Amino acid sequence: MRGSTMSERVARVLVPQAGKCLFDYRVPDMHPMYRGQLVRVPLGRRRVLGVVWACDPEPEVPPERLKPIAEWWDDWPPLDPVLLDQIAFASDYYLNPLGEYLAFVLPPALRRRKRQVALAAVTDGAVGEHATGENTASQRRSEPVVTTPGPRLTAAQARAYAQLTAGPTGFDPVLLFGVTGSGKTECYLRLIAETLAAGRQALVLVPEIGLVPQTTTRVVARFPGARIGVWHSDLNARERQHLFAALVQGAVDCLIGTRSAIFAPMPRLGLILVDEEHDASYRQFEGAPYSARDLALWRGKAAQVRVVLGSATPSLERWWDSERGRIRRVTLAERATGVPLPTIELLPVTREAPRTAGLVPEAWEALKETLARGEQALLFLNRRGFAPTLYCAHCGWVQECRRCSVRMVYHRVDSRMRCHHCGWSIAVPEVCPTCGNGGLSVAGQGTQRLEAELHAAFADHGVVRIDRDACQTAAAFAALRKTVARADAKLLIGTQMIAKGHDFPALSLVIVVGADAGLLAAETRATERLMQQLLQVAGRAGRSGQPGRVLVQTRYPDHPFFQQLVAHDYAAFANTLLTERKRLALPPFVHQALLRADAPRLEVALEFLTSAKATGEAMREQHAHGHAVRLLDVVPLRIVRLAGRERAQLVVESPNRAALHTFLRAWRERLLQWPQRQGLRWRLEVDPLDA
Ligand SMILES: Nc1ncnc2c1ncn2[C@@H]1O[C@H](COP(=O)(O)OP(=O)(O)OP(=O)(O)O)[C@@H](O)[C@H]1O
Ligand SMILES: [Zn+2]
Repeated sequence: MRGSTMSERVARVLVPQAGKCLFDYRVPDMHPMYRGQLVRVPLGRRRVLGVVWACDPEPEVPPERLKPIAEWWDDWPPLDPVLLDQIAFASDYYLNPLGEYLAFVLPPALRRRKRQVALAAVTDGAVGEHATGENTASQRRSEPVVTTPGPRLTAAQARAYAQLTAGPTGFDPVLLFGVTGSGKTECYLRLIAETLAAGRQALVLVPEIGLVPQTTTRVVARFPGARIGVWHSDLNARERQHLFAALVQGAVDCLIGTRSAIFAPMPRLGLILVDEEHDASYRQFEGAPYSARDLALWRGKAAQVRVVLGSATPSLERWWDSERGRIRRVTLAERATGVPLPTIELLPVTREAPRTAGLVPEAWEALKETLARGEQALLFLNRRGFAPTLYCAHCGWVQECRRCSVRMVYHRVDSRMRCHHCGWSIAVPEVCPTCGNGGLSVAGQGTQRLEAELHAAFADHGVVRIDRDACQTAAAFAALRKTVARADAKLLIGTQMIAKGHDFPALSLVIVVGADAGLLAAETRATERLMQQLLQVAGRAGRSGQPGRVLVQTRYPDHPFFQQLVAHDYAAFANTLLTERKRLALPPFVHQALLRADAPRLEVALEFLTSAKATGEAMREQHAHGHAVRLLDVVPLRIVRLAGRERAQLVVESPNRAALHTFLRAWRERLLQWPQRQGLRWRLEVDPLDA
């Protein structure tokens, strides 16, 4: 302790807000004070909930001029130190204010409530939405967790499980590379069992809210009576607050959640599982940016626990880490049910080929046969709406978004044109606004059109469409998923929403209606994403019973990409891609950051970026490791206008992560000091996905 008398103690408190978020307060005589303690403090005219970030820091003003802490939440345990360090790390790494990461931790409702009320709420036993009826007030459970027996592990699973647990104690990052349907979940359940038996907590991350129920059901069935928490964006205020209170007290044995669950207090953390680790949903770009998958690795290291990243199609970054021995790789090469992986066949599509509802005759026949056998079929089309283009055949006018440089999509369900980028919508125009022609035409195919066309032929089989328009809430999705799992609906039409992670036993045929757009896209990660998507959707077929069949319609059947797809050879694909990335010095062989700017007019954004680049170049010269950093050209984004703002960017990269970060920090400080320009906004993005 610094300072001469007890009465001069100071607490530096972190509050959950953007901008300045650390403030000093006077601490009364002899009051016990710990890092991580919850406190309510006066801030302007408000009183806000925060955490003690540092005890007795060098105060910026004399302690006697500081305000006292308003309310001590002494009956609450402090937040766990690893979580506090994680907040500090995220803020430092993603170059974003600390307080915004604390906002992920503290439920908004709790910030407004009195501490007694809030804590009392915990003792009624609900944890998230899956109340197990247990009293959650006790930290550690006194009784051991009951585990119901699971299926006997297959030989491959047993081998994988032995490898998974053979690593060192403490931090042990493992990539579980298991083909779709290989029974990775069974391995997770065994790992969770072990963790719970040791009296520790397991954190299970899934990429999407839609996957939470399936995972939760399996965990609850395996560990009846265990305190299972569920964390996602659809929890109501009360549920979030209960869950948080339970978590702070260590009264949750296993937490299942989407990406922000990585910010859950887990004082007895013993295991982190990241399912479908390649999934882009683990990244957040809006607001405070982070990658839940990368933070999972960071937290695992800080907490000294095992981290298992599971996927049939790992991200190239993690694949590369496993290739060079940075993380261990455990492989599951066969399906757990003994059914072979589905065969993938390519169906060439030409402009002239006859098609029914967008399907070539072979696909149409296969669909008919599958449904006639009473099995399920899934048509994968990653484009929602009815048709992506509305145009005038007379003058060539095309309906574009007024605010974005993209076409609007025709939605027949409610007869509107929608922008899939900014959400703006208008009624479908009856005549062409330029030439007055009355018969506007549509081109292209979206899920609604496919649904309408197939409904005519297969209405008796139950046709369901599963995309963001059809299920706007988690509950709506859960209900649809149940219908599908029970096989009440036989013909499914879906976007990537249905492609990943789900286990639908009756599904035997998958038709990829169109995937070529992804192959031609310009983004670095487009092919990687497409392969992941196609192998994932293919993986839904034939998971039990008969082997599945996957038909992929494409204009480019000879493309090497499709050859690797047909062979189910993700390892070969990943290695080919790595060789190419290495040659082109692209991630993971270089670390990148992005300076993005937008303004009502493109010139303003370009001008800002050009001077930022000049400043950066000059700083590079002065900098010790500056030579390791490279600033690329200032370029407008492919979709220049978004929601009325025009956008451009500048990539900064380096093979050396530390050099890049040192540069970014200094550069950012300089940019922050620049005068505000009219209507300009900018942000630095570390590890961008689509540079
Ligand atoms: N040891 C086992 N014996 C029998 N069936 C098993 C076994 N392990 C898993 N299964 C079954 O195999 C199917 C696929 O398992 P699971 O859903 O865990 O696969 P996965 O590897 O997670 O697949 P994906 O990557 O596609 O999500 C499930 O229906 C599951 O019940
Ligand atoms: Zn728009």
